[in-house]
Amino acid sequence: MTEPNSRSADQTLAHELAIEQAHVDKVYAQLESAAASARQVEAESRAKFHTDRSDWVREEDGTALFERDAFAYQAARRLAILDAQHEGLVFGRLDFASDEDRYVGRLGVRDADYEPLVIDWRAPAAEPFYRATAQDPMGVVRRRVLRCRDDRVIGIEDDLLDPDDDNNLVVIGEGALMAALQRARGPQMRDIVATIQAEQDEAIRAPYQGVTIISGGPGTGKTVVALHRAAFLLYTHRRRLEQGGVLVVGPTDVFMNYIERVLPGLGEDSVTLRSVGELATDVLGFASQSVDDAAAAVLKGSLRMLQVLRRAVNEPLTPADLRLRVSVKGEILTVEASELSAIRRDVLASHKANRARPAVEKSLLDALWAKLPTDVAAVLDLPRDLFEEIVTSQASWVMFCNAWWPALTPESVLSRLADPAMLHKFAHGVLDDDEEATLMASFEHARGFVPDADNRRPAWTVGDIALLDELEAMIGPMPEQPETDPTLFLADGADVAEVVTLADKLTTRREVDPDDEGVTTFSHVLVDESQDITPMQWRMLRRRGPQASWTLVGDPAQSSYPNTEESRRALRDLIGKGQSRTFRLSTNYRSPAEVMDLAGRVIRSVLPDADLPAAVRRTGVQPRLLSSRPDRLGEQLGRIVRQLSDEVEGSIAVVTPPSRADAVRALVGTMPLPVGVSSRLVVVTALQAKGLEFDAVIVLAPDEIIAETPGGVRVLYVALTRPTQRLVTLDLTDGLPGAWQESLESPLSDSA
Ligand SMILES: Nc1ncnc2c1ncn2[C@@H]1O[C@H](COP(=O)(O)OP(=O)(O)OP(=O)(O)O)[C@@H](O)[C@H]1O
Repeated sequence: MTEPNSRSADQTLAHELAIEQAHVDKVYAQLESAAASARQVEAESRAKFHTDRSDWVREEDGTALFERDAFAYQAARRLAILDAQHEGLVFGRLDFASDEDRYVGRLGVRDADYEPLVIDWRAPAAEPFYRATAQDPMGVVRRRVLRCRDDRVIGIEDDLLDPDDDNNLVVIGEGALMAALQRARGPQMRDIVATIQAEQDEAIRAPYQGVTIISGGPGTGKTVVALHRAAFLLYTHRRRLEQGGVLVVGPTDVFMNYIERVLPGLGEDSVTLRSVGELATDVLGFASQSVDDAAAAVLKGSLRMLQVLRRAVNEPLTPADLRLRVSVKGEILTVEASELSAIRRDVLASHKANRARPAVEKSLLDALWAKLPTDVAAVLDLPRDLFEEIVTSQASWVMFCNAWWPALTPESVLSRLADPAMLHKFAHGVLDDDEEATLMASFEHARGFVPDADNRRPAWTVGDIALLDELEAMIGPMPEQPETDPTLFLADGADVAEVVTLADKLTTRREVDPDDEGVTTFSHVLVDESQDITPMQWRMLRRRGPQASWTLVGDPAQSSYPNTEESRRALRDLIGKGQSRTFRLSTNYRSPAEVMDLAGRVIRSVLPDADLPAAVRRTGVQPRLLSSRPDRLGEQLGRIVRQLSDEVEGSIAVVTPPSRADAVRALVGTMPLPVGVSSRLVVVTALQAKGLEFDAVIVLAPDEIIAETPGGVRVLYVALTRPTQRLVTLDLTDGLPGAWQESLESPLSDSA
């Protein structure tokens, strides 16, 4: 630290704080007056606009006023969005060798002469704040991070980029990054706008077009970088992206809640956040957060389901021997079951089921017309249009069409898979017996499903949502006015009451745009934890961004989906031949080296080439590996939580195998804990812990996490890499180490 000799360190700091405070005051004053003038201009032009609507010259006046003050107006708008909890509107200052200084902040502010007081962090002029290094200082001699509370500057951290510079710059603090990383974690993620690192900045500012892939191990900032990228893209391509929409997709609703404050903290409120289970709400009208067991989740994610679904759509709801019979002027005309099958095949080859009713009726009428003997037609002198009128006005025709070609919903089709005989037929040659049994068990909740007026529905899982969305795309939206004639058609004595009821009782009707089939699409889609997107989910995602550019963020070593080859293929399809670029983030900002070392050994035992990031700090405390008898779990867990609550200031998580989550929640609810600890304590399953972080983490029953989750060891790796300070593992193996600890013998060739 360099200090002018005549001043103490405290005086130097006070002096520098006063300088920065003066600038920050100026920014707030200017912003206030800009906001007031924006409000006034808006009110004035609105008044003009209202009093004389037909006067086009006046109207242009109004627009010009808006344009002139657009900057103030935008600044006022973004200020209103900025989260109240943000840590300072102005957070950085650059001093250049050329004597220029430049302030960087969450939004751009200009003074009355239009000179910049603060530059938006996303503007090209702010780039050196993140990119300048001692090797390539980009003309910068000092980078200063200002720490603010509301509008008060309370701290300064400096970075001298050119130690030989003779500007006698004062240098204060020991680095903003370390200060930021040491802070206790709360329930929600914060932005990192003041401390973005150079390799992260490159990924944030990468071009908009094509596919941008951001990879890196746990804690390297992939999520937070993706969110800053969303804000950057909106700033740089505002018109296109505000109109076309930006979608951020993450694994669970818990995760979406965790990240939801980051974008408002950056002054952006126009991004849509959705968990994978919420992606098809636009067409289905509902979402899911519940998950299947490992085996079912894998099956439902596989592209093999496409054929099973296609067969379920194509299978008629009526008995196989059903025939169509009508009487025309005393002639009985019959279309046989085999002919009906051919018609069904032909129509479905070129139409979606819910769109095909007119084509179906035309083909049936063609078939009936062809059955009319020519001599009879001649005698009757029956033109085609009159023939059609006679046929279509018969009750048996209407009943037949309603039964044979009812309007379908994705739910009614998918619940057919809950019928063992049906599933067996649809899965023939696609799934083996075990897979069929797995799928059967997972759909048991949907057996006998009939939509009712209360909109009760089966307990669909996140895996089912992609299947339902696929079905919606296959069958098309419900026709606007579906046939609702409840009359039953009894073919040759067969009772089809149930199926007709199923078709006719459908109550869920949505307004759909026939062009886009009700799907909400986006211009840019950012997918976090993209390694977990199953091939079926990729298809669901692509329907939300048929023309989109993409940012895909992930780490294969943390994947829950075991069929990595199928996933890779789905991703290759997405990228196609278009532009793509990859960024690798190499530093773990979350977990201490001691934790990363342990987690690294675990993952390398199954994935020798897992990308292990280097941890940026050490705590000097090794993870504690404990074991308990299952019947002493409550007692043991209580003791560990109490100890951790003394050791860390912020959040504590118990990460459990799925089967134990409810029991552990109940246990924790009755645990005697010191005041204030229960609000810092959460219980999450290993899958729910994806993407989250906590100051202290207790990983419960690691062997069970491996056994119960689709990704096995990779999911345990996720759990082990959640803490920012302390890690405790608790085996429930009667005081012995769990089997997972054998992996700790693995060499860690690439030190973490
Ligand atoms: N440049 C930075 N400055 C300050 N904190 C940072 C920086 N980069 C990352 N972090 C912090 O590191 C932690 C991990 O970031 P993040 O959750 O985005 O990582 P990730 O790569 O998505 O992790 P995972 O794959 O394990 O879910 C967060 O607390 C984040 O705020």
